[in-house]
Amino acid sequence: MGQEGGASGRGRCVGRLAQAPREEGPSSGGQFGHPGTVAAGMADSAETRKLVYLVTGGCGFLGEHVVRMLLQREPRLYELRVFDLHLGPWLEELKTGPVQVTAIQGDVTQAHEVAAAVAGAHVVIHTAGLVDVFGRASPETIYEVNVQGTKNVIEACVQTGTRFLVYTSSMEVVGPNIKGHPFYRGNEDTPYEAIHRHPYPCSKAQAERLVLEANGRKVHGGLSLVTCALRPTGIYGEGHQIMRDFYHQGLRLGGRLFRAIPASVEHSRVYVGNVAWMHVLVAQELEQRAALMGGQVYFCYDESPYKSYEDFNMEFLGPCGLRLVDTRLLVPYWLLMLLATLNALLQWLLRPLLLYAPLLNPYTLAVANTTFTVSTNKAQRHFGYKPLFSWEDSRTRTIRWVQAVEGSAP
Ligand SMILES: NC(=O)c1ccc[n+]([C@@H]2O[C@H](COP(=O)([O-])OP(=O)(O)OC[C@H]3O[C@@H](n4cnc5c(N)ncnc54)[C@H](O)[C@@H]3O)[C@@H](O)[C@H]2O)c1
Ligand SMILES: CC(C)CCC[C@@H](C)[C@H]1CC[C@H]2[C@@H]3[C@H](O)C=C4C[C@@H](O)CC[C@]4(C)[C@H]3CC[C@]12C
Repeated sequence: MGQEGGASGRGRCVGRLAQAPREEGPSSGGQFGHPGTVAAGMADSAETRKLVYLVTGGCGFLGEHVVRMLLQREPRLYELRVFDLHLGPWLEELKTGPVQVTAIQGDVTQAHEVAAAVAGAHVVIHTAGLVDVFGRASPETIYEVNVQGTKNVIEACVQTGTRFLVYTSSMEVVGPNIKGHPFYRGNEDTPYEAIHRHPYPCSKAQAERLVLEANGRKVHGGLSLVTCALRPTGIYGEGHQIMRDFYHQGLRLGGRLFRAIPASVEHSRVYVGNVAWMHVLVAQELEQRAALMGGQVYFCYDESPYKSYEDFNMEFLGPCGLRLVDTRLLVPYWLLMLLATLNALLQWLLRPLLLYAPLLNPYTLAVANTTFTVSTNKAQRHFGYKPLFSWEDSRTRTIRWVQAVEGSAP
């Protein structure tokens, strides 16, 4: 797909018709089992443990689930390197198992730190990024981390001979676009005018393009780099900070949240455990299916229902005691836009003094108010992906997490 932004990422990201590379190779269904089970079927013995993985952003919301999923589902793992700006204390508990877990405190914007972490790795799963649509970081910083950081990862793979790179992209590479066009039950090949102006989607689109274009480059040693990009929609699950923010907001408002978005505006959401599983499965299959998977993008999906962002959150916050009050008649969209604009103005005025970054701003309101739903099975056709966690299981796990972290368990 085409996305050109200004060199700094500040420029307007002008897109073309967003289409993923046309699918190549045979699309086949039943011949794939859960390829992960093939690896899992191997005897868990020392001689099978020979792979070195690096997970950048491994202490983040998604990254931690990827780290834990690798330890559970990749029996060939010899060393797991967890690279992050901020290392989590929970990493210590992982160091008692058969896999060598190496915590690396580092910055993806520093090429030498990335090269040192990548050297000797067989696979890199690059999740590190600044997920900022609230104005917390400057456009320059978002570009530095998300684009330059990704360039550093790619170049480190080329220089050190690492052949397999899985990149965590985002649905926002596609949309919603600045015109508010809905993306309704779309897939990786659905034509859509991907035009962005916000630094975050611009940076993700530029980084994804760099990763896909790097597919096939010769790495040190003469073999080819094999890359692919995964596009999660809104991820939810244990560790989702925004869900926690909504819960706290509801508690402050006497157990109520006020609907701002019509229930008819549907979003695709995906459980973090299934996103982690897709990352692990892609990494396991990328070598055998390089011709089919190399340079491809895959939406992350599971059985989570299509709902408005607020209604979906209530699947978890309702059982935790909150209720959603329909105030759309009281708070028309124009008033919401005014409030969002005032928030953006306040953020700008207060920036020299303090960081004011509320959930509601013109960008988040526009995204929340635009239907974006995905319907695809490309990941299943290409590498046998099936969700590891059902909707019921994903919902129960998320509810338990909200209840546990907020002490609201019955
Ligand atoms: N959360 C979602 O709904 C969602 C949806 C689609 C895609 N994604 C993508 O998934 C990835 C992970 O997102 P997340 O929600 O887990 O965010 P997160 O902020 O929880 O995790 C990002 C991790 O990257 C690390 N990081 C940030 N800057 C770094 C730097 N300069 N050097 C090294 N590490 C750095 C952070 O410390 C953090 O641990 C991101 O690339 C994001 O764009 C997230
Ligand atoms: C009316 C407002 C208060 C509603 C606010 C909701 C808002 C914070 C939510 C709505 C949609 C959410 C984004 C969407 O799930 C997809 C992504 C892409 C992913 O790469 C990063 C997170 C992000 C931007 C979600 C952020 C929170 C949003 C904007």
